[in-house]
Amino acid sequence: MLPELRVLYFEDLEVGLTEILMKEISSSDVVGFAEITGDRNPIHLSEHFAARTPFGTRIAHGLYTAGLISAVLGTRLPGPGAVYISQTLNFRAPVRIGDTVEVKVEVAELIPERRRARLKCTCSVGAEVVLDGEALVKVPKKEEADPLAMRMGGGRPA
Ligand SMILES: C/C=C/C(=O)SCCNC(=O)CCNC(=O)[C@H](O)C(C)(C)COP(=O)(O)OP(=O)(O)OC[C@H]1O[C@@H](n2cnc3c(N)ncnc32)[C@H](O)[C@@H]1OP(=O)(O)O
Repeated sequence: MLPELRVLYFEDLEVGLTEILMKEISSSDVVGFAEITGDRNPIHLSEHFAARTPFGTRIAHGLYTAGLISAVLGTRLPGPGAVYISQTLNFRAPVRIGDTVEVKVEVAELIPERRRARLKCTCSVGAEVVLDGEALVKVPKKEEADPLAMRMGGGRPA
């Protein structure tokens, strides 16, 4: 099930705030990612081909796993309205079909002058880190997101 959307404005953020998403990687996810991006590398799509690689079996596209970080940023922390500025990625180990990836995003630094948040991102399968990196996002302030509600006495949009 997809996580419920949650809006956090820049003022709601603090260093250490963390969100976790779990996702089991299915064959249809990988095939779907290949279709929408055009990346039909057989290491992702062909068991026959992948059997002859060091991984021995099909692996997920690295940017599909990275996309799960975007899902956390865009739906939960900070949530709707957050805009990606940059993302570093280190692919440390493969993700195989059937693996459950834990995606952890943690606020590492807040830059109030430019309403930027730097977030530490870690994807793991069991105890193994498969991907890590850092995201920089621009986060709306409450007054920008809903100026009318703010003038009427504050509070979040329904
Ligand atoms: C959760 C996921 C969401 C998404 O996936 S959203 C889709 C992906 N993201 C985007 O499409 C965003 C595209 N980029 C932009 O629209 C703009 O970019 C921003 C709104 C992110 C930033 O604009 P502003 O806040 O107005 O900053 P500035 O005043 O234009 O620039 C300030 C300094 O920052 C540098 N800069 C801006 N964006 C980037 C970037 N993405 N990467 C590297 N540097 C950037 C500029 O050059 C400049 O620098 P200097 O002060 O030296 O002139």
